[in-house]
Amino acid sequence: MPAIRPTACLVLADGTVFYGRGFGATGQTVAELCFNTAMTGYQEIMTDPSYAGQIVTFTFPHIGNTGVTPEDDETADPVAQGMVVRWDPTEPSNWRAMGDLPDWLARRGRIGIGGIDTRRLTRAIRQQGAPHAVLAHDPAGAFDVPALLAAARAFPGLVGRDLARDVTCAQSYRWDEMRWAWPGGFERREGPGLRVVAVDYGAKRNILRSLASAGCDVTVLPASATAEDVLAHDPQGVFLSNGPGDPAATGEYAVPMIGQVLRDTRLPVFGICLGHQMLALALGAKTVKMNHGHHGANHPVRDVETGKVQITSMNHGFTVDSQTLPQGVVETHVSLFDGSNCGIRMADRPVWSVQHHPEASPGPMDSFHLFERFATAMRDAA
Ligand SMILES: NC(=O)CC[C@H](N)C(=O)O
Repeated sequence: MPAIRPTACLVLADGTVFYGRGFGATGQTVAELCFNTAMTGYQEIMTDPSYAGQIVTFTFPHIGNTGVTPEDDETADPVAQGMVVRWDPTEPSNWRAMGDLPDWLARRGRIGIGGIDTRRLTRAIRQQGAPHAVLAHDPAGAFDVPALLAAARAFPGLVGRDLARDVTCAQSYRWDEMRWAWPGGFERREGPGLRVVAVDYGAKRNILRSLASAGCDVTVLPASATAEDVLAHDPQGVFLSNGPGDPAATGEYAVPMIGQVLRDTRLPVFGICLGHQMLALALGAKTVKMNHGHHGANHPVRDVETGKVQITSMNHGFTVDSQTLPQGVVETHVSLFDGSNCGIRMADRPVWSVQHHPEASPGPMDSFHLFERFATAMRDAA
């Protein structure tokens, strides 16, 4: 019997090599390697712009079994660099499936590898701290491992990288689609709403939908928007989106904009994930790279002010150092996994942000009330 040749391999910068079966696009990609523990939502994860520059290892073994549907894309573009899974994707079995994962990945030019011992790999990621890695897929199984290792070692990493400029929108646009609801699907918001400018550092669609569902009339602006651009829309509130890369690097142009909005107006401001980190920077705090970050859909977060615990969706590799929060900025949420900061607010103004993802997609909806809180703050300020 001929030996089964591997058709894909994953080479970590420390020299560890994992062989498996390739699916999706062929070729090779280099990125930071992380793991996500969510049991559902692989399509939303792969299309979350915050994953630019990262390859995602899925710790849940059944990936691909519900296929793909355009409704679940968080953005039109391919974003995560590649995916690593335990079992090869099977034929999709779900009434919503419009296609299968390998074809969908191939169309987006993204590589998948199956047949990997994802427990061993996840331990390696935890021990090494989000390693740099190359993922290669070649149906002929010809791999030049020393060259792949050199490419992994040459990867500059995400520290100091502004990737928002790669994934933000080219031009401003209006958004009126609301969250998916049974039985109508995605309905459009009608009538006048609260005027919100959402700055797109790599926004997930479900964030924009959640704002619309909370009654907001949303105008999305590119990441490079200045305070003048933002205020030209006469907003009642400003939203700062999630996004990829290092908040300190993106903050080089975003933080002056946020600082000026805070200085020149009393508008409510709400930020999520990268938006949270950049609001913290604008208020004078610091951000740091985490060892392997938080990526999953069941992370417990305590609301310090109510004592309530919310189960949240998470996807971040940097964090706000709560020791650096200046006076007048209150820590509102903490991770019950490691005590890291998950939310802040200005003590005397409706300006706040969270590290986790209240829009879920995928994940639990426990924190959706934060969108409603933003809407209430805008109504109160009117
Ligand atoms: N989801 C996000 O917005 C991620 C923020 C940032 N890029 C981080 O990794 O921490």
